[in-house]
Amino acid sequence: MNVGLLGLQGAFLDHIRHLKTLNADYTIVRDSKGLEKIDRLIIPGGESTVMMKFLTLFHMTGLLQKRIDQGMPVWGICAGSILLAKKQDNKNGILNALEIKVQRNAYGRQAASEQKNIDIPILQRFDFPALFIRAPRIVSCENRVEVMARSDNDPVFIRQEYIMATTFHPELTDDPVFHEYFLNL
Ligand SMILES: NC(=O)CC[C@H](N)C(=O)O
Repeated sequence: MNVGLLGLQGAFLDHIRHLKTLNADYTIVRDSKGLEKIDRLIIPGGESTVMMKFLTLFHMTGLLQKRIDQGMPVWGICAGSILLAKKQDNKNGILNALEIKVQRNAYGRQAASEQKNIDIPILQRFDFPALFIRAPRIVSCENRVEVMARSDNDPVFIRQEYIMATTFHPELTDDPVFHEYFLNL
């Protein structure tokens, strides 16, 4: 299995140690050719506006949408979940893959970033240290979306069949459990 790490911008390198722990092969994806070689893709946290510009500049958006439509598993982290969303702040989303509406930077500025301990029964993790860094809020989810974990009642880990999203950054903890879950999607 070849896991793609979208490497246009943001926190993609932090995933590598977890993939290594799980003995998964990975490729850093920076163009359409890279998108063709992978079996699944991690869209990292970072700055969604910048990633969106690069996806457009490198003519990757259409192919990425197509691969997702055809069933390639994807995990969006924070900015990645914004890119995957169908609606973002009342506009149409970029990849239009996840049936959610998100509000960017809904919890405040960088300084308001924080760790919250959350329960994730499906992963058998309780009081998991979830790191929120200028996270989006998932404002609404349509029927196909399963909420796997919440923080203060907001969905923060969701899954829609083979697409998952976390509005926090599991790659910044030492626990590879989210990566393991993603590899089994
Ligand atoms: N940690 C993150 O990915 C931050 C997301 C960023 N605030 C955005 O709107 O794209």
